[in-house]
Amino acid sequence: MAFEGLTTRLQNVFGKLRGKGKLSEDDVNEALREVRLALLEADVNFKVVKEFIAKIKERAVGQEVLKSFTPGMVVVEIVNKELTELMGGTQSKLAKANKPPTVIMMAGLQGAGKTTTTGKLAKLLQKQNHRPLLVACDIYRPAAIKQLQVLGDQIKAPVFTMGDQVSPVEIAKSALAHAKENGNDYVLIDTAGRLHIDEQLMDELKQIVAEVQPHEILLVVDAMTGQDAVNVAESFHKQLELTGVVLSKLDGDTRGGAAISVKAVTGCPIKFAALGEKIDALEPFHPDRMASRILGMGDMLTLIEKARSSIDEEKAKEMEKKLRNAEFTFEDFLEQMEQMKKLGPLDQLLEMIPGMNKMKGMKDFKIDDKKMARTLAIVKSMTTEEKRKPELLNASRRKRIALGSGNSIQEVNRLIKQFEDMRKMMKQFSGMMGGKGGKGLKGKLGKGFKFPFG
Ligand SMILES: Nc1nc2c(ncn2[C@@H]2O[C@H](COP(=O)(O)OP(=O)(O)OP(=O)(O)O)[C@@H](O)[C@H]2O)c(=O)[nH]1
Repeated sequence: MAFEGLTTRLQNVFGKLRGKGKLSEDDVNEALREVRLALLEADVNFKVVKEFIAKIKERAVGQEVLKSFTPGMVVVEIVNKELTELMGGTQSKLAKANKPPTVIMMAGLQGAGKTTTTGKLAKLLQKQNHRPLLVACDIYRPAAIKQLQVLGDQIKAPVFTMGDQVSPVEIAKSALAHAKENGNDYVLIDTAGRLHIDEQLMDELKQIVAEVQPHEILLVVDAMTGQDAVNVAESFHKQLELTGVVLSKLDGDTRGGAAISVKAVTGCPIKFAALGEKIDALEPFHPDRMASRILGMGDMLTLIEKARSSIDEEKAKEMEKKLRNAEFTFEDFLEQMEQMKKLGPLDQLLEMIPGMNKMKGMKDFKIDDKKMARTLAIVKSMTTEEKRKPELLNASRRKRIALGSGNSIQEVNRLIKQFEDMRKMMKQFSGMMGGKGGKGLKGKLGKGFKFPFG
């Protein structure tokens, strides 16, 4: 998949960050030096890299590393946010004509994937119950008209052609009339590609624009060409005022640079990304999803988000102390259960932590959400004293609790056993978290990471 090189490099950078308290300038500088190299290697425009790094630095230095976080997590979060912004922030949707049809002109250099993308876009629109008309305005490449017709047949979309003896402007104009008559609500104009940007090509495109006033002018650029794609986009944008860019061949061996720099350099949003040759391999471009894909840390980001929204720092500190002193009680257990409920299913959460699912004993430590309510009923039937001192729970007390909570004694016994196991497990966790570096969880998450609920 694309971005692999970039992803690996970034992950290495963030894994190296250490320390607690506030992020120091030295730490941040060191990490950012690597991020900078990773981005340059991925063929991101150097000016974009420079500004990006400056922004991250401004955000990161002095940031508090909260108890449940590692420095790496803090930086990942900032980088992710800025990367999303860099690529346009929010998803840019296609413009829509007040009065149909919506006219979309497709432009691009030869071989960029323009004709293929036109077919893919038509397919995407069909899926949304639209009735696109494909228009063959590339009269210079003999096979271009045929190629569009084949694509049209494949998706059962009408293709408007007037052969190769009529001017593209004339064809576009007639196509519009045809669409109005036939109830096509989108008109996709496939224009001619050239090997290089030349005046003649631009003039022709400008004439089509003047004649049919497209609502969208989309430029298809080949993501594999990296900065060249960005330069092409810049030249086209200057002449044609593009409304959006489509990145093709993002599935290939791209280094990702184009996806990152296009918006920053041209000011023009990426609206779609093509990820393969197949007709349905076109997706709306989501800057946030792309950012987390580039970082390769989607799960980690979800975890950070959840931790941010539901973990009470003070409580986490208190719990940690109790765990260390083996003072964890059923009262705390209840409280932790409440916290967990806010976070979502426990096993799902554990799966998000790298290395966690591979840990010994983890398989037996699954909590069934449905059983949770019964478990809570047992704990709630205990007296305050029993909750605080589980060792008081002798046979007669267990019997009373079973009756009070509507469970069998076996179930009460099982829970108490589970509780003891959990206590042991959590002690183990806290040992691992504070222990020496390099192994398992700690190696993955960094020194400062604390298990969110223990
Ligand atoms: N892997 C991959 N290949 C693609 C993608 N999009 C297009 N291609 C391939 O790129 C080649 C060129 O695509 P075309 O659509 O013919 O290119 P074009 O820009 O229309 O070319 P001209 O009509 O000559 O201007 C074809 O072999 C496509 O199958 C993509 O997203 N991924």
